[in-house]
Amino acid sequence: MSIDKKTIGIVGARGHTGAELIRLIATHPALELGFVSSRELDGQRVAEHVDGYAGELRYANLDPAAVAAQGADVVVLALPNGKAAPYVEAIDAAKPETLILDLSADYRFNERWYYGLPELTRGKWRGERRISNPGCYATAIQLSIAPLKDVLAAPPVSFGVSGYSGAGTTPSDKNNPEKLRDNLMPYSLTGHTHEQEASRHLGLPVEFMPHVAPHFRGLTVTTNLYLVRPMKREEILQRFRHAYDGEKLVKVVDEAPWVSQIAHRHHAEVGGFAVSVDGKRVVIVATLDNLLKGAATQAIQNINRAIGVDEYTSIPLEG
Ligand SMILES: NC(=O)C1=CN([C@@H]2O[C@H](COP(=O)(O)OP(=O)(O)OC[C@H]3O[C@@H](n4cnc5c(N)ncnc54)[C@H](OP(=O)(O)O)[C@@H]3O)[C@@H](O)[C@H]2O)C=CC1
Ligand SMILES: CC(=O)N[C@@H](CCC(=O)OP(=O)(O)O)C(=O)O
Repeated sequence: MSIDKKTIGIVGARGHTGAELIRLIATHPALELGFVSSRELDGQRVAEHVDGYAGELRYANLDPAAVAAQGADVVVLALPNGKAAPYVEAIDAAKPETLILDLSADYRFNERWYYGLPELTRGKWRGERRISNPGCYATAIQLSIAPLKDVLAAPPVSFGVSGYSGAGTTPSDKNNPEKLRDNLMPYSLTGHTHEQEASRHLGLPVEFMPHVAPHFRGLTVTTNLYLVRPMKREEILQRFRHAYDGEKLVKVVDEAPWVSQIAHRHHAEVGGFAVSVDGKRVVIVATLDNLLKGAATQAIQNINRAIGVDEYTSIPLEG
């Protein structure tokens, strides 16, 4: 029996996350890539830029009206922050039933959009056709804190270190390999969007200090949590094992995970669980590939659920 495929288009397909999405869609049994938009690569064959894609599709430079005119069933917006609204408005006007998934921060604070971090918000989806995909650090922060929300004595403090693919392709100090060589670059040390995002969706204040490092992909978030009562490591570990029991894309591990081992993999790892002598402080370490569980893989999880197929369709799973 052949599956009735949905057409999907990507706006901002030249970028790092766009390329990962193209790879995941190429092997998807229920999605067919209808268009990929890029101004810079207009007219060029996708197969020349993305390994893992062998079709004939070419990039096209599509403005919001042209994107809406494609009439795709699903549209992914993979644009820099602040650019999504004209595309959403054009699709709202032309074909409002379109499933729109936005990878940027633009709708993460909008009540009308479903915030899709499946392991934590799956139960809140009410059939929305507008999905906001979480930020990469914000995903790691929330996965590290959620199972201990009810026993926190103070705002958690998260120290983040990302590979420079997190800074996108628009040239800046944060994706300049020369400036990053032998370096660790702190930035947005208070008030980063992901600090606000994680605080809002966890429902408690989080303090976050991001840094960018010379590696290309993968991030580490190390979180310090003060507890209202002394807890044993085993009790904390049990909470995490219970919270993520059966989750295929969140692995609870004993040791603190290493970022070098998470690149190109689709899941997040949460581990460490170093408890202080008095039992009232625990440090938790999370890693994920910012382009996968931090972006494209999470987007595919959300799209799969919204089109009614198994959440993990086309996502390579490890044992
Ligand atoms: N990189 C990451 O780790 C993560 C990224 N995100 C979010 O996903 C989104 C995409 O990120 P990423 O792939 O890294 O970004 P990139 O900078 O790599 O790509 C941005 C894309 O947008 C297009 N673009 C840029 N400016 C405009 C514009 N003014 N109008 C139309 N198109 C434009 C570019 O193509 P062209 O210039 O050819 O048109 C390019 O395809 C961002 O919002 C980012 O915050 C979320 C989680 C993780
Ligand atoms: C290293 C680096 O610059 N990382 C990006 C975060 C990744 C990202 O793209 O997040 P949003 O989707 O919320 O924009 C940053 O700090 O802005």
